[in-house]
Amino acid sequence: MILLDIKNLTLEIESNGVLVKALDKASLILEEGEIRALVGESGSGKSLIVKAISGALPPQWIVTADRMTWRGQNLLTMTRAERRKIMRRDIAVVFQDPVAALDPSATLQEQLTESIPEEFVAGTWFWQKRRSRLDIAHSLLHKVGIKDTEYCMAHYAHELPVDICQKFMIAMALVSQPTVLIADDPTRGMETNTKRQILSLFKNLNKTRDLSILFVSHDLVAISSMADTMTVLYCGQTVEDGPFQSVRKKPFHPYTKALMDSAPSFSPDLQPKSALIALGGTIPTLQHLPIGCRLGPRCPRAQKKCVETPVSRKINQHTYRCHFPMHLDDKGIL
Ligand SMILES: Nc1ncnc2c1ncn2[C@@H]1O[C@H](COP(=O)(O)OP(=O)(O)OP(=O)(O)O)[C@@H](O)[C@H]1O
Repeated sequence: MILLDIKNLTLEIESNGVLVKALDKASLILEEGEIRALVGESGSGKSLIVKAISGALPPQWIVTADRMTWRGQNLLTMTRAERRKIMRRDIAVVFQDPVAALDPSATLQEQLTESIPEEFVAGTWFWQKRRSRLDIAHSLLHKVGIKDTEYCMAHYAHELPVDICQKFMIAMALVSQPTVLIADDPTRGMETNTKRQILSLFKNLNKTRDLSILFVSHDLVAISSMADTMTVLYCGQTVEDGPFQSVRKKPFHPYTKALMDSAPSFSPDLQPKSALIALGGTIPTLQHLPIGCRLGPRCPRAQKKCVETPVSRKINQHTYRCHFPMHLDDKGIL
């Protein structure tokens, strides 16, 4: 069953007095039980998609889409209260900087126990409810792999290591037993061992709680260890989408290929100390967006036609937007 369905999401924001499309027809689907990776280099608009889903965009920004639904309900036309209810119960978000996302003036115990919804709390009297909240909090922290739960809860976020804070954020996200977890670059800046622990925690949650996960990252190695499907974003445009192995083995879009080539562990034939293959140039700023396919000026396969925006084409479950795809013949046949 499709949980989140976003088709041709466009986000216009004002920059230096002119409206620019920070997202230009971005599309994404999240199905029940899957882990979908949303990838793209820094500034490609991944966090904007997360904010658009969670309804956290400034009201003056113009959001349009052919479709933007949660379990078939239109997210764009629902009231703020309806939207908040979905974000409180069904969709939880974990952000990239756990220390900044937590309240610096409250202990982790205060923050976690207060976020537990009333309907999960047992007991009639306040001391019974207090005990119940504490039991739930300890159990949640155990589930995310925090061993010394007393110690963790007695401290403030800035007093604890970043991996404990990130696990704590995941526990906070699980408090309402959501159906979907959106993790916005949750392992950014973490060292390898800590990153592995967080990633295996996501995998376990996906398996044991059937939690659907939208994993936002530019870390392809992390993604390859867990993603079922993958959506590739470049400069606000969705360029490719499909089952992870299919996209990895035969990327149709030159940007996806360049992204894969830039990760050494994705290039088994790469000789030690040889240069990594990378696209020239950098992602354009919002004030200097190219027309048509936004990869155009950096693309090794670009031709005149690329000044027209390519339409989305699909082969099996694999979608791409490119006039000159790789691995396909002139008629777009594999
Ligand atoms: N509040 C804002 N005001 C103006 N422009 C913004 C704002 N937030 C994001 N942008 C711009 O939108 C574009 C996409 O930003 P976004 O943060 O979604 O990228 P990202 O892919 O999540 O990058 P990263 O991986 O570094 O987090 C960037 O050009 C960014 O400068």
